[in-house]
Amino acid sequence: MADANNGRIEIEGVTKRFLTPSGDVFTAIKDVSFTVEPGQFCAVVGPTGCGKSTTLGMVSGLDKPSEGTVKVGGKVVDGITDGVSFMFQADALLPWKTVLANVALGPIFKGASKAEAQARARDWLRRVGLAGFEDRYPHQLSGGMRKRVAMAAALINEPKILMMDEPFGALDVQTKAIMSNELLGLWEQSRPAVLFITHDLDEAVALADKVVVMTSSPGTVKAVYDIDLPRPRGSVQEIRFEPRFLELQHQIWDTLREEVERAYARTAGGPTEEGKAA
Ligand SMILES: Nc1ncnc2c1ncn2[C@@H]1O[C@H](COP(=O)(O)OP(=O)(O)OP(=O)(O)O)[C@@H](O)[C@H]1O
Repeated sequence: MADANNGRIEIEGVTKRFLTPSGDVFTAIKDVSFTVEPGQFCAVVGPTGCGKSTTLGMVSGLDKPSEGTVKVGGKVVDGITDGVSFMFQADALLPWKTVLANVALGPIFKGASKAEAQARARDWLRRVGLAGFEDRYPHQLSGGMRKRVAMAAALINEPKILMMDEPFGALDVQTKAIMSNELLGLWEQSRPAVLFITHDLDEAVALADKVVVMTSSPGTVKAVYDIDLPRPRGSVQEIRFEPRFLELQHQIWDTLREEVERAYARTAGGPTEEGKAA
């Protein structure tokens, strides 16, 4: 089994095809290659349907490439990868368990005693600003608070790799900014490699060391940008006014805009033959 040991993610020449319900072969991503170095924060942006989640699914081991390889920690991914934590747009919290029990689940699965797991969960809930909410159930929390619980549940496992698929996508703008700042603060303490999928270019530039821009369907890597904004980044709201941020944002948007327009034209104009494999 691949393990996240050194935290490097290598995606090499990956193509993924799906069989559609009508029996056609659909190419979701084509010849995608990029690397996330240990400790690096990599954001992937691209228009809707370009294959961002498909790419993440193959790094996590939930799905397999049709061609090419995905390596984690130098080993080809061939199943669920050890040492990886996830955060998705939808909360992956168990509604029938308390906040404390939800966060303690990871250590319990890994063999910790209940007492030890709960002590660590309390510590993580304190770190994400939820001390005093241990006995609540997920439905008794706000959306932002549920995200904090999910973040504690992801980070308590001390992952070498953190995979995030639009984790703050459903939040209002202010809560999203607060959660992004908290994520950066916690990430800077333990520095897992992060693969962060988002539609939001500002979010990508504010958070990441590297931004991968994908083309509209079939998804390919259009460009990769190094984000040389200094760390610690501080507040994501304030960094947006820095001249270097604006420069990078404009440069990347120039590349991305064309793809977003193409994806929009395709969906607005109904399905096309593009994306179908020969
Ligand atoms: N299991 C599947 N069977 C058939 N087609 C699929 C399957 N999974 C994904 N696709 C198609 O592959 C393409 C890429 O999907 P994916 O969810 O990876 O895109 P995305 O970039 O994450 O999109 P969004 O930004 O809207 O979330 C889409 O056209 C989708 O319909």
